[in-house]
Amino acid sequence: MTHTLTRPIPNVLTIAGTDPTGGAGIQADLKSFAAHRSYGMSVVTALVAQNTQGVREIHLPPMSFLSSQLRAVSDDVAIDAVKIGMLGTAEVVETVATWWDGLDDHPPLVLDPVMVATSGDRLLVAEAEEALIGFVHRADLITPNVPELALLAGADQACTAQELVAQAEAVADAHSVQVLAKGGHLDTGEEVTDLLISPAAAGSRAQTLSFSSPRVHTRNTHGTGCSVSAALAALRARGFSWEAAVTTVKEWMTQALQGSEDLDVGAGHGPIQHFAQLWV
Ligand SMILES: Nc1ncnc2c1ncn2[C@@H]1O[C@H](COP(=O)(O)OP(=O)(O)O)[C@@H](O)[C@H]1O
Ligand SMILES: Cc1ncc(COP(=O)(O)O)c(N)n1
Repeated sequence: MTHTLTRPIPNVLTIAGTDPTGGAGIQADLKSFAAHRSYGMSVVTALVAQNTQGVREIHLPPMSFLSSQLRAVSDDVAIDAVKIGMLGTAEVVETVATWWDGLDDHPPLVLDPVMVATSGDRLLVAEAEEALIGFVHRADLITPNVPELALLAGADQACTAQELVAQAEAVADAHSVQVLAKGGHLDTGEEVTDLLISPAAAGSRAQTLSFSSPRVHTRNTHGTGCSVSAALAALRARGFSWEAAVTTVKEWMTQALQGSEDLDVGAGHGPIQHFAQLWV
């Protein structure tokens, strides 16, 4: 069944892991939802002892409790969009898939295929990669960064925008999903370019839209990917097209990265300032 929004303020759910320093995961997603005029809800897939410098420990809830959290939300609240972040293990992927497949109404789903944190620590065990790939067809939009896209495409990491497009087209077609290939990790000089690729329709090639913004010179990139995917889910719930949502989110992210210099959080990769545009 297709989803229709009937509320002035949409209900948006994140299913993700935590960051006690507030920069990534669930905590970042809730700030991002709020910054994009939506009501944020959260289901925790994993408790992560991490900070701006790295990941120390990961604790998974029992899968029955994860299901219970998911059902507690969907039994009571009409959900207008879902963002999925860190899934961690194949068991978690399967538990979320079972819940999702059992829903009567499927709201727009943004999947951020989280695999490795900015610090370089793994957030998805290697044995769960196949399970995550098997989940992708459920999403409307996926938001891989360069290494995540390479893994989904079964290829080496892209070094150029052309290679990124080729990989994103292959993944979009294989899973019938829109792909926002994020270019933050590509060496593209003073601009950062993200590419939105739609799967090929019958008889026509995949469509590619390019979104460039000025590169912000900062170390504070912890949680950028989480925040972008959450923002896209919120805007989609509000009725934006993917193209309009990506345009809006790129502009917001530039300000959030610039505004991060006003924060003083940790000694590693600090968080972004989600509310840079609201605090005048
Ligand atoms: N230094 C930067 N300046 C401006 N935008 C950036 C910068 N780094 C990342 N972004 C943007 O932030 C988002 C996250 O990008 P990326 O770093 O590629 O993903 P991830 O955080 O998942 O590794 C993308 O929309 C990207 O364009
Ligand atoms: C719980 C959780 N989820 C995702 C990330 C990735 O964050 P980044 O956007 O920095 O890659 C993270 N560090 N922690």
